[in-house]
Amino acid sequence: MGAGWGVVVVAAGRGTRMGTKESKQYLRLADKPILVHTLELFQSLGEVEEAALVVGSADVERCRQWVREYKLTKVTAVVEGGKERQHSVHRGLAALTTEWAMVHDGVRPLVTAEAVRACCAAAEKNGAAVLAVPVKDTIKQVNEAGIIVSTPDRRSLWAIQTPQAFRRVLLLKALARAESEGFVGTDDAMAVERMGVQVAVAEGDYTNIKITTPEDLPWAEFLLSRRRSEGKRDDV
Ligand SMILES: Nc1ccn([C@@H]2O[C@H](COP(=O)(O)OP(=O)(O)OP(=O)(O)O)[C@@H](O)[C@H]2O)c(=O)n1
Ligand SMILES: C[C@](O)(CO)[C@H](O)COP(=O)(O)O
Repeated sequence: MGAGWGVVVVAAGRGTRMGTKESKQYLRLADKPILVHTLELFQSLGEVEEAALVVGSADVERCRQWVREYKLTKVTAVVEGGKERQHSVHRGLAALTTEWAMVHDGVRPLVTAEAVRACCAAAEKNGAAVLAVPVKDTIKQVNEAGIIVSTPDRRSLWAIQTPQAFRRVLLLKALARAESEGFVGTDDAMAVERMGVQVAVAEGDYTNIKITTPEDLPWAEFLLSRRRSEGKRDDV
């Protein structure tokens, strides 16, 4: 991974599946908000020059305050998100100036420097790359009546994570086209894939969880305390 990277950290979701009054990115994980853990990892990477933080309109001011309080000097913009994740990504990307850009979920606080670097190195080689892990379960496609219709070969199935890394102009072009055509994807690579551009997969690790539902919180607490006891990630 060379220099010249920017990162969009998206944190403008409502966290409906978590079901808490406070949106999940603002809940505390050990001693800090989940979102701060995430931002601190990118702050600690020498290759990252700037970060755009995307949050809900009501949260812009408190996030600007955290940027100052936690000395997140690489956060150059705190911008309002959009209706869907993809719209939030687009707004954040427009605030960056770097040649290369990653997109990362604010609610994946346990991503490691090693995984980020693997993803970015794959993007520098291929133009676009995502972090992912091979699925461990057998996956079935099931119809609306609850009946199995197929069992895809597990060897070709990967669970997709973030960061997702791209030459910044490529992702900007892909998002602009997706929006003009009314397409909304659940990750960033989808917009690029539909332009016929190849996206590489870099193998990550299973601890880069997305905090989505209540049972993810104690798991994240455990993973963080294990890392700290091993002397890793004292930035978090
Ligand atoms: N309009 C949106 C929707 C999501 N996100 C962000 O995208 C990441 C991944 O989304 P997800 O886990 O689905 O978060 P939520 O949309 O908040 O959760 P839910 O779907 O349960 O409401 C989160 O960091 C979330 O804040 C965003 O920036 N803007
Ligand atoms: C981008 C992503 O993290 C890949 O797993 C994910 O798709 C975003 O959130 P959601 O759970 O699909 O809404």
